[in-house]
Amino acid sequence: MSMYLRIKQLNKTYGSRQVVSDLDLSVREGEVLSLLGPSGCGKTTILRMLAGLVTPDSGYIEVGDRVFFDGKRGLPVEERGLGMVFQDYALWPHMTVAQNISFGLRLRRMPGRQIKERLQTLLELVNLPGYEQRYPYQLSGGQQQRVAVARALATEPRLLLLDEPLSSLDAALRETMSAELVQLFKRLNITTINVTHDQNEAMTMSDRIAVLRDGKVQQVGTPTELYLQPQNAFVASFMGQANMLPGALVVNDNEENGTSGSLQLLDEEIYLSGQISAEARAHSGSHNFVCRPANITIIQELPPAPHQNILPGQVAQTFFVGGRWRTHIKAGSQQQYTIQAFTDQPLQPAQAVWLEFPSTQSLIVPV
Ligand SMILES: Nc1ncnc2c1ncn2[C@@H]1O[C@H](COP(=O)(O)OP(=O)(O)OP(=O)(O)O)[C@@H](O)[C@H]1O
Repeated sequence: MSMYLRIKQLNKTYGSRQVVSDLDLSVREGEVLSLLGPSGCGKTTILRMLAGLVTPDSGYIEVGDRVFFDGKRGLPVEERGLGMVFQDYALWPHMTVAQNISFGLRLRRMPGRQIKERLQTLLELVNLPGYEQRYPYQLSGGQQQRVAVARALATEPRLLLLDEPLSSLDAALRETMSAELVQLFKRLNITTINVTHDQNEAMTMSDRIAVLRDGKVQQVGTPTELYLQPQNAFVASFMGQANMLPGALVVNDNEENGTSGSLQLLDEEIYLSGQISAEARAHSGSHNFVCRPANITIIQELPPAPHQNILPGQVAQTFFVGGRWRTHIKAGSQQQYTIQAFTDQPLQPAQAVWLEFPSTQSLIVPV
């Protein structure tokens, strides 16, 4: 499928600090792509370069058949035809919902009757018919966000830029809103770039996610790809909870071309085996053994030898998390690792247990 948005070798520095490094990214028409990463990793800067609010140092941006930035010059913001919902781009408090949404249409001198029609369509799209005459202070946080989305969609942009649009909402509302928004974007087939530091939001909203760290893309993929096949420890820990055990990769001759490998735990005589990618195998630095809490089995009585992928431990703490207990276990000969796993029943603090890491659901990734 052809790509609608293409970013090539984009760079931006502030002073001596490289905020975005050699960014390559392609987005298909109608796709929702999230930029996910910790605070300061450059997400907003990328979005602002797309919007034309920040000039890149170098690189290339193309949207549809239009060049937004050619390495030197950029298309002015108003000619990019974008819809934007930014954190610091709130509704105008002195304007009604109708005035907020239709502002851009008035600027374009659309005839009044057409504006009215468009307004009704937009209010229906965001599920707010009948709210025309309200002022922002008379709306809930979620309703305000929906008005902001309607305002961004008013001029029928083909590319929508969202910068943490749901960050001011509480967790429950954020989940409903993100599900609603993604339905809407799919219905309109609008290409969307969404900036977030919230992994859950990125997972519910996105077709694909680009995980960023220090201005560099770590991995781009669907939520399931990133969760099941993270390329490194950073992506693994950023996409859902993950237990990480550091160690040294051991490659046996007969495994050299296989998909599984084993890792010798740091300061231990214990070897754990898991899935490993060819790139991870080629990595010469240190590795982590990764296993998600839900994939670990806690054994209360030591099964007969041989013990494969089993680590002894001692229960530290248990927390009831609704339906099951999240259990923290100190593991390793010095009990130096804290492992999280789930149990159906509460275990006793200080109780001896054994942790089993199924090798098909464990990974070995570069640190
Ligand atoms: N105008 C500016 N001048 C100097 N430094 C800047 C400027 N804008 C951003 N930065 C720096 O660039 C880095 C990346 O900022 P950016 O806002 O893109 O990060 P972010 O990933 O969006 O973070 P957050 O999630 O906190 O918004 C930060 O270290 C920030 O301090």
